Amino acid sequence: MAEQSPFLEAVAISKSYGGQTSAGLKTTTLNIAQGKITAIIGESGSGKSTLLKMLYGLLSPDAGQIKFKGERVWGPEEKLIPGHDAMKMVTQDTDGLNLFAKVQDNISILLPNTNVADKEEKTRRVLQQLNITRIADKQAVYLSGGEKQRVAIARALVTQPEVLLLDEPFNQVDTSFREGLQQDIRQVVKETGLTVIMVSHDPAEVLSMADELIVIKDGEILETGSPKTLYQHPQNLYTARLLTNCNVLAREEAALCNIATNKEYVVIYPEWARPTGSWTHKDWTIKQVLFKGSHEGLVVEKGGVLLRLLNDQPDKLKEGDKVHVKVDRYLEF
Ligand SMILES: Nc1ncnc2c1ncn2[C@@H]1O[C@H](COP(=O)(O)OP(=O)(O)OP(=O)(O)O)[C@@H](O)[C@H]1O
Repeated sequence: MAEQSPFLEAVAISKSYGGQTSAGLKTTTLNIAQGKITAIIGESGSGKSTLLKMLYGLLSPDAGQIKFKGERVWGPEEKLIPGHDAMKMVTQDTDGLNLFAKVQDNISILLPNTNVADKEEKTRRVLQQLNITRIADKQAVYLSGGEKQRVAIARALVTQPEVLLLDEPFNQVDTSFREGLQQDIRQVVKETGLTVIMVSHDPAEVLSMADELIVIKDGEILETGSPKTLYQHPQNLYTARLLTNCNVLAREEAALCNIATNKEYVVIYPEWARPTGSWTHKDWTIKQVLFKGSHEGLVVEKGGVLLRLLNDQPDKLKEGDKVHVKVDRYLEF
């Protein structure tokens, strides 16, 4: 039996801007899994958007090829309307909306008039999927930022693309709205088999939304894996820092936590260490107690070293208290 082509792949692609060898993307090969959410994460300027634009065909690689189901994805100079027809991209920018048209018309206008019943049905379905049926008759000018973002995604999905590319589209949206939208997109992926590739700066977002992460540093893929694997067992300090606000201690600072290492750094996630007030040897001082709702954030200090911890038994400790700190787990780099 003939081997099936990968769904979407980058084969040894690279891109440099204006002859600068440092900016852009170094030689990269990767596969994007069909029907999954893949998140590209990395520091600002690491090359995330460059990769996303090349996957979509908005930017041509200097070398190598992007292939969608075995066929080369054409670059912007080769197509009248840049971007692969089976893909749609949504950014923070919702400028494509006609502010004076109703939400449903903003969506249905993207479908051909050849089959009116089909057009209505597809519009109805996408309004439902994005939870915006109740604002279908509202003029876009009256929408909140979050609603506009939902409409932008509905517009991208109504033509039933196989791939949805999201370049930080939730940035302008507040946290509660954001979580709802993330859940709805996950549901669409589950129901329709849509493939999503997203770029995000928000660790909580990529951890809860993505099936697969691609970590980019200085234009190179550093590591890939599931959110759980990369969170629990990152191979690089860079990855740990992207995914969590962790404590990074130099070797001599780690010794203060009774950790002996021959590596350069020790990383302790806040949830991996806890105060134990009952111990006799209380050598850490609580510097700050931060109310976080269901739990408390603590900042403790010893010998000039500060550690951030999570305390799931709030209201027991106060600033100035002495505690013993028990470190359950740490990583070495
Ligand atoms: N059109 C361009 N001309 C010149 N340099 C560019 C261009 N686009 C991007 N770059 C440079 O290429 C590098 C990667 O940019 P890219 O936008 O892909 O990074 P990013 O990881 O998406 O960053 P951010 O998170 O800040 O959006 C950066 O150094 C950027 O300044």
